[in-house]
Amino acid sequence: MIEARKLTKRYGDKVAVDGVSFTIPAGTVTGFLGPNGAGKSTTMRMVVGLDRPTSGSVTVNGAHYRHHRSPLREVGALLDAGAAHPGRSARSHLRALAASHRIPRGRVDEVIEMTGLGPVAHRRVRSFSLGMGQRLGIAVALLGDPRTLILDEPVNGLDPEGVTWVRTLVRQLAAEGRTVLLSSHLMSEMAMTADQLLVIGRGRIIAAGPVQDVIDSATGAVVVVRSPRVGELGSRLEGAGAAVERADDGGLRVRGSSVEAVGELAAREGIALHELRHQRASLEEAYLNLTGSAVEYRSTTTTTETPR
Ligand SMILES: Nc1ncnc2c1ncn2[C@@H]1O[C@H](COP(=O)(O)OP(=O)(O)OP(=O)(O)O)[C@@H](O)[C@H]1O
Repeated sequence: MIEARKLTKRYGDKVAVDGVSFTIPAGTVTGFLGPNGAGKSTTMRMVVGLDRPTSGSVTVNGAHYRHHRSPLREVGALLDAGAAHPGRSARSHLRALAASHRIPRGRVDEVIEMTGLGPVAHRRVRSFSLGMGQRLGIAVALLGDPRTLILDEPVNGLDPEGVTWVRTLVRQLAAEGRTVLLSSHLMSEMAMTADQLLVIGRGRIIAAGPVQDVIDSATGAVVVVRSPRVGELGSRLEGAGAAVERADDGGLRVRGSSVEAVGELAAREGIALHELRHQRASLEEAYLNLTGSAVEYRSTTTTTETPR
């Protein structure tokens, strides 16, 4: 479990993390989302004691990182995949880390196996591709068999097979009761991987909760309904306080109601329905709605502009 209370980090005048409080429970994968510069890496660095909070606090498994007697067994982190010495082989890098943290040598072979690094474990890190470097970073995070894992952009640079592997791995780690905090800019991947989300913008939490709840509250739940008596159904729904929009295909898009309420109203009125479903927005739409005003580094052209 990770608990942050009014966690704040300033760099000079810049407030990178601004009084955030959150709890990341064990047994879940929590996705950490936010635009570039929002404060994700800084928050993660404070969790593992690489940055000192200006004020507030953050604990892992009930204690501050620096107070844990065997920190690598409590929390494993992938924060900078390029952190290994370029002249060392992956295996010797892992062995050196294991020795300095009193982790048995056998664990090195286990994490090499788990991360698929076997065929390249003897090669110098200098010759590693981005994806191999990511796998080595994940192997380092797993070395102490920690109860909590913090992975900053673990799928960055991985091929589709690697992306699927990370998803399966983190799901398995959470199923074993571990705490997983994971950042990524790949929304579709995050939607498949995370149980819950923490969304940060300009150093502040702007949404938190189960993935579907965050999507619904950011986009508004929409019910799609089709009926041969669509006009009458629309007026009845409006009479019941819903906002109704006619879709291009002749159906209705209803906000401010639910699938159950629409179905029951139609039954009461004796109106036949040909379709009734909840239209789910994507995490990407929800994310863009949530962070629209929190983006610091925006390009000047957008793909949503209509050509004239
Ligand atoms: N060592 C530092 N000195 C000064 N400012 C810093 C330092 N580290 C981070 N910042 C600033 O703090 C803010 C938060 O940065 P951070 O790296 O935590 O964002 P992030 O959400 O991880 O972004 P990204 O998605 O681009 O990795 C940014 O404005 C950044 O420029």
